[in-house]
Amino acid sequence: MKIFSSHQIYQADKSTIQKEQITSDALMERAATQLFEWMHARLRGTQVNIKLFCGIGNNGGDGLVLARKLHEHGYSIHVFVVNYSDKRSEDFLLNLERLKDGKVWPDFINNDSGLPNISESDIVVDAIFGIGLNRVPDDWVGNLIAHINASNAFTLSVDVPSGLPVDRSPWEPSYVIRSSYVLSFQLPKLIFFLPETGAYANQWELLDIGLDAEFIAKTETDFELIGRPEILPKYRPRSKFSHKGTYGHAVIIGGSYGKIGAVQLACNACLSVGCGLVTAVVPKCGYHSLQTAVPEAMVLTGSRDKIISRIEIPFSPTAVGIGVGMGKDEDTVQALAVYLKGSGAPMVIDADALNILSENRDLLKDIPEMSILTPHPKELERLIGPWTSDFEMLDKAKSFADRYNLVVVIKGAHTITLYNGKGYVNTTGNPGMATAGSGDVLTGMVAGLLAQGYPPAEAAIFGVYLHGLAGDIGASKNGYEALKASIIVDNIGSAYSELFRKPEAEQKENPR
Ligand SMILES: NC(=O)C1=CN([C@@H]2O[C@H](COP(=O)(O)OP(=O)(O)OC[C@H]3O[C@@H](n4cnc5c(N)ncnc54)[C@H](OP(=O)(O)O)[C@@H]3O)[C@@H](O)[C@H]2O)[C@@H](O)CC1
Ligand SMILES: [K+]
Repeated sequence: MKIFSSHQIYQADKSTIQKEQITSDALMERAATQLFEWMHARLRGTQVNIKLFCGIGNNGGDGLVLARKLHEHGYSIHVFVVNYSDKRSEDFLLNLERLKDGKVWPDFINNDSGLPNISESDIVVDAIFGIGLNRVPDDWVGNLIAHINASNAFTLSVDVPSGLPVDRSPWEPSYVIRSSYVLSFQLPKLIFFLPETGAYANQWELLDIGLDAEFIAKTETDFELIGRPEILPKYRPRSKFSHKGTYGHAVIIGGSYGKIGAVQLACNACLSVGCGLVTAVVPKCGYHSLQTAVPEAMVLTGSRDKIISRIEIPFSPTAVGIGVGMGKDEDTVQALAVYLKGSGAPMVIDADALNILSENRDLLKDIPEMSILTPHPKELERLIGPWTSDFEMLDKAKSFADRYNLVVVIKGAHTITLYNGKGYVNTTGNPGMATAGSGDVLTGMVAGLLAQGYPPAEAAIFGVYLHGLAGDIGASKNGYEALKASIIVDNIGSAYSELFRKPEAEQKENPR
């Protein structure tokens, strides 16, 4: 699903109005009807106090239409117009009149008004600012927002939490509504997925308001949300007349004394994702444990016992995963430097290999093009330097990926894969996956997909999705706390099955 910028949302709005030959207030009516139906389906006439805070633009207009409909259905409402500007939108004014026609008289809040009473048991509808916010709210508006937050009332935001700009980080965090729930119109907003801004919109849902489908389909966006519909076409089916050689030979390079488990996890993940053959390259101390723990894998060791000091592979691997548990010994740095120069295989670079690159920046130019880097935010910061906002982080990471022609996977609650100027935002995964070895599993999975011939960006996007899905299935059986990395590996098979599970309705109609 595409993630539009605010500019693109306005264009979609315009295109819909033109194509359907409707007025803009008809689209507002349609949008607010969806809001009303959502609330009505849940409240079913419950007599709770609903306090609607409406700005003077179209977000406020949505709030006014919602107020009218709630009133018509007998709900107990109180409407406040947050009068932050004289430039009221036409559709706001039109709906203000319609509301008054229905004998609802809003209270106007100005910069010299007191703060209204809000009790914890009220429902607040937040329709102060929508995607039109383009500067920091005035202090009195910000204070009203902070007052709403302090009330602890259930706060339902229309389209976006008020005070949260859609294309940058907030000017003043305390002037942003902390929504209990956001009902956003049709298209997901990037701010829902970034660590800095996602907290304001912990729970959200999209309401389909029938925006021009053709316009949406043809518009190129900088970001895309990756769900099942985007993943399924990327899957590469296995053919009946295949053999293990068909599915590649991956090499996992890593491990050091006390950290051989990382390689074990990566090898298991690599095999479970469908790779034909897997060889581990580890220091001598890892030989026996790996041969025992992963009998399917072959093991090569160098001359040193506790660290990797040379990487010599007597065949051409189809894909390489490098860095897990590897450490940063001076000899390991040398081994990596030599290996990077000589290797042409598609590569997943993780963990200590990333840290070595950050500390030896002259090696960056030797990374084979189209390699996949999988940093968590700290590793990313070491690579690209600090940032002051998530938006700046994305810009810097994109430039880095473009400069070296790489795929960069920024791990997090919503892992974002950057490639060729575009960001792919993952939707699977859960907090239980913030656990030791989870990243090693991802490295093994992506290397295994690369080895099977998935193009690098597809291997990254598909692998990240499947890893999250395996984690979700693992969490459904074990809970978040008990979810260990090996459980993620154990559920890779179920994750594949889940991908191809038919929706229930379809299953009933067509049981086979
Ligand atoms: N296609 C869709 O999805 C549909 C969208 N719809 C709805 O429209 C909403 C967008 O409405 P909107 O364009 O009128 O902007 P909104 O956010 O209400 O702000 C109002 C104005 O405030 C101003 N302003 C900005 N910052 C400010 C500040 N700090 N302090 C003071 N003033 C400030 C700024 O005007 P300016 O002063 O810059 O000229 C801005 O124009 C959208 O979120 C959704 O709810 C649906 O109705 C139908 C389908
Ligand atoms: K809002």
